[in-house]
Amino acid sequence: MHNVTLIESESLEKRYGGGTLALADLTVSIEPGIVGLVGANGAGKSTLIKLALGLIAPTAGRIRVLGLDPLTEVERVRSQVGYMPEHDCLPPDMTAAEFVTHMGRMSGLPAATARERASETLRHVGLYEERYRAIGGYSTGMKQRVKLAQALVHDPELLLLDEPTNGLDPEGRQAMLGLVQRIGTEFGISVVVCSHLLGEIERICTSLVAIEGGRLLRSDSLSAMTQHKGVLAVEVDERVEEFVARLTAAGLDVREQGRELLVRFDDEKTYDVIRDAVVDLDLSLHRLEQRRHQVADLFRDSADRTAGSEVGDVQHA
Ligand SMILES: Nc1ncnc2c1ncn2[C@@H]1O[C@H](COP(=O)(O)OP(=O)(O)OP(=O)(O)O)[C@@H](O)[C@H]1O
Repeated sequence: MHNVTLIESESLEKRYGGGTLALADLTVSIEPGIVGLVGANGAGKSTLIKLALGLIAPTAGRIRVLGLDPLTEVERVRSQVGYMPEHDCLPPDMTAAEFVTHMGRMSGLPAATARERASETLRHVGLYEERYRAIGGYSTGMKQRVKLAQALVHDPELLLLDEPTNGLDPEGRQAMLGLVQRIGTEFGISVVVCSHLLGEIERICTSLVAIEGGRLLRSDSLSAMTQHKGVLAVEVDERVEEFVARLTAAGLDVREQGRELLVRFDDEKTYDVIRDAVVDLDLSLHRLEQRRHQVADLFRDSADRTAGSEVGDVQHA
């Protein structure tokens, strides 16, 4: 993989004709790897991808993809970036081989090379045997694979995938995620993959970028996100508010989740503070256990700190 920043934006804003502010003041730098772009439906993921491709123009700020300006360096962006759109855009009467060859030609490949690359790419996505059948007769899973193949045909440096597991059953989702992971690791192509399913996507990503309401919530590598020691799940049976106030006053980071309190665990002193509070308030402690820090918790933490925003709509697979 190359070391150039995949997508870089500065105070990026996109307001659509009807007045919807889809992205607001978004400054982010997405480094090479397999990057999950996560956020609830309507968060602005597709808008960011379309801006990166130059399909739409920002209303303020700037964006670069692989260091290129998508609005003025159109040809170079088209030859170096592959795009798999979210919705079905396939011609039902064409065969997969014809369509993928055509898309290769559109990205600048000579005819013979486009044909060869189309066969090769359809083999990679597991459609080699079926490549001379009309796409209209394909299952949803096969159509998703054709969309992936057309994005790969010109051997791009960067692949932008918009919800690639949409419409697939659990088995199909796993297969598609496996393919995406292989593209990133074996072919050395950087991938930015949009998803509203954080739990699903975090398994294959090297870093995550979370957006909510068009704003950046968090952007970090997976390893940095899971570096924290974890969280303690604590449960007491009464005077919960008093208990929370006491822990918070002692400097602990406490979040209520149903009957449980999730306390950020930094060092052994965290245990002491909890035990002292339990004794002083004469509470009975139902539970005190350490949990692995889940990526979803970290996003919720960020959301809590970002006034007025919630990442609660991001679903966990
Ligand atoms: N062409 C458009 N005209 C007007 N509003 C739009 C347009 N495209 C998107 N929007 C609005 O902009 C906001 C962001 O949409 P976007 O499609 O970028 O979100 P998303 O995170 O990709 O969600 P989804 O997965 O549902 O597409 C939404 O409120 C959406 O309704």
